[in-house]
Amino acid sequence: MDLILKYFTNLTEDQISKFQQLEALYQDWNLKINVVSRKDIDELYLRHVLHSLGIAKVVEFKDGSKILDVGTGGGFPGIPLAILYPNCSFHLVDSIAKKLKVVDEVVEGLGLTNVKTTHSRVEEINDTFDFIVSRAVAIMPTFTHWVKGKIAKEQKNDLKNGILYLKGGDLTEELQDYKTATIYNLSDFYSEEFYETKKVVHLPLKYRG
Ligand SMILES: C[S@@+](CC[C@H](N)C(=O)[O-])C[C@H]1O[C@@H](n2cnc3c(N)ncnc32)[C@H](O)[C@@H]1O
Repeated sequence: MDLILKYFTNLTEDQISKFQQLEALYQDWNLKINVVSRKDIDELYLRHVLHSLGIAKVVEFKDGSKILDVGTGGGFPGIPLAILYPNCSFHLVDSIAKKLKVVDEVVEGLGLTNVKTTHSRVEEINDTFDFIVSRAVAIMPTFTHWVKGKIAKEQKNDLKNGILYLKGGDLTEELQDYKTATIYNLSDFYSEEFYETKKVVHLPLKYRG
């Protein structure tokens, strides 16, 4: 938890309390339904919470922004971002029901009112968003295909509407056809070794009305 306070210094009491509660909620629910590996649960804040919040180091979502988290699994990056941005709305989607059960329990346990969850493949979601966030779900060509038509027309944030994807390693090949993509190194923001190779990829996408 100290890690979160180290990198996010303006949190309210309510946000601090919610981030603190994550540990017990995930420990409890992960015993019943395994969505996070045992090793990772011991390092929940380093590997999941702080990683998810890496997106907030790249763009500060304006109030009223709508964000879709594709393949949220146990709620990452959606839940930490929803705590950080209580005035933005988050739609967390996953095609596996038991994972969303954990997400729903965590959302209820925290009393988060800005999170909606849907059990479906993302292709079935019929809505538009300022940003589509994700981690560890699909390679970029597949992902862009899935989310086509889900980007809002009006830009209200400093970054253009589009995808914000948490990725690792060498992305040269995967992103060679995406000339408009910008890669942000999380090691520029976080000093922990875990972040040496971690990145946020921003890919602006056009509204297709
Ligand atoms: C490796 S997990 C990553 C979970 C989470 N994003 C994280 O980083 O901890 C990938 C998740 O994507 C989901 N998924 C894969 N394809 C999907 C699709 N087309 N629509 C919705 N969810 C999908 C899977 O069910 C799985 O929960």
